[in-house]
Amino acid sequence: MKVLLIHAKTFEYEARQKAVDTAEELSDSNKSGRAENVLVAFVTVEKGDSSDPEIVGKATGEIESVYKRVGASGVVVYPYAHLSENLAEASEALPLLKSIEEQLKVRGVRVQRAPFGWYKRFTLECYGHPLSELSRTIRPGEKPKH
Ligand SMILES: C[C@@H](O)[C@H](N)C(=O)N[C@H]1[C@@H](O)[C@H](n2cnc3c(N)ncnc32)O[C@@H]1CO
Repeated sequence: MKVLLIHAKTFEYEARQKAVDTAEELSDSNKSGRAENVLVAFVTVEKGDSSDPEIVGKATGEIESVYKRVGASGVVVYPYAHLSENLAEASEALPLLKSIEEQLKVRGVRVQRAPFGWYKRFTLECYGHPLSELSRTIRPGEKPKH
């Protein structure tokens, strides 16, 4: 799993067009989103990630740790198919993305999750402070790397 973490002053997205036939159904709560002082987690799920029962806990831990360090008011979990050439299929990727969203909520983080399988318009204003652009690699059986 590859995660790009951007601390954004403003972030706004809108689903535009289905990219895959496994695209998830849109609802009023996920077809568009907007947040301020938010940590955007662009997440690429890789083949085999689900073989590690700790993968969601590790990913959630990394996101929560940065969220606290930068003092963000919330997190956007943004499915993103561009950070690895070893892409997991939707059947593996979507459940993990939903679990990360749920785990963050359990930890008291205000979370939005952008819809899976859609081309999306987005605007993002990165704060530009030293911790505002980070990335993590989370692999089965390994400690998270950055
Ligand atoms: C396209 C670009 O503008 C948009 N932002 C996009 O990336 N859309 C991706 C993800 O939402 C999702 N998706 C598919 N496979 C994966 C995966 N392994 N991990 C995460 N998301 C995935 O399916 C879409 C098409 O690949």
